[in-house]
Amino acid sequence: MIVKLGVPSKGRLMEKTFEWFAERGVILSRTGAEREYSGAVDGIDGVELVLLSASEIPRELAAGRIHLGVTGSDLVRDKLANWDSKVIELAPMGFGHADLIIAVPKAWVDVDTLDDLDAAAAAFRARHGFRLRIATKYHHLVREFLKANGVADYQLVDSQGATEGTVKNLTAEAVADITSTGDTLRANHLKVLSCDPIHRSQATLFKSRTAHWTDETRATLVTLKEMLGLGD
Ligand SMILES: Nc1ncnc2c1ncn2[C@@H]1O[C@H](COP(=O)(O)OP(=O)(O)OP(=O)(O)O)[C@@H](O)[C@H]1O
Ligand SMILES: O=P(O)(O)OC[C@H]1O[C@H](OP(=O)(O)OP(=O)(O)O)[C@H](O)[C@@H]1O
Repeated sequence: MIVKLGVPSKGRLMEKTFEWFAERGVILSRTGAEREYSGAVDGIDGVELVLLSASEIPRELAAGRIHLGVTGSDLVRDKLANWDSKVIELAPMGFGHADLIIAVPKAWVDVDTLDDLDAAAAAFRARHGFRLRIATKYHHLVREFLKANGVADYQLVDSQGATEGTVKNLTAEAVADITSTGDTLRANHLKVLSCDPIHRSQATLFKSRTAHWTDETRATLVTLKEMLGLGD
């Protein structure tokens, strides 16, 4: 049996993940043709690299199809109900930092807090006859957060990309999305509500609680954790 390690298949997350493992003696690489999603692992026996979309890694971990996986902590929390019953956080990796925040148009000078948003949402519904729309791909995290903070008069609209553009395009009044430099928000004339972020995300190494662990894969995991400097 082999330990299957799921890693983002492209972009910054893949490169930084490869660097993070290489600094610890585990050499991950993409093999084959440029667009072929196959990989190799050197420096340790019994580990197979599985290249996947970052947003699919939570589901693959929960289904037990991979033993270990690297993805953003935001994606695990949003995509898995009761995420900590399905996966264990082995290591925050110190890159891929981004905050999940709520932002409204800069021109809304009276809206700075969640209470203001709640009041604005009630006024919006009274005036327009439908609920204020918040565009996001983080449906679960945003719903839970707004419920916990007593904001009810809104509706979520799904946006799988270019979320900050939805306000200008008049398909939403507010957004809930991740930000790192803040450039995209500024460029789209949006401001972040003055409360703690819904979640502070970073790339994290997760272990599946549901994957099948044999004596052999458990022994490989012990060796791997030693190399990665992770205690028990
Ligand atoms: N600008 C950013 N700065 C830092 N981290 C980011 C940024 N944008 C996204 N992330 C993080 O990267 C992860 C998502 O990565 P990515 O967009 O590659 O995944 P994906 O949605 O699976 O992509 P695709 O579906 O196109 O393969 C999330 O955990 C997110 O928090
Ligand atoms: O604060 P910033 O540094 O500007 O980064 C934030 C942007 O990065 C992410 O988008 P991404 O580039 O992943 O594209 P997407 O819109 O297709 O999700 C996120 O959705 C924001 O749009």
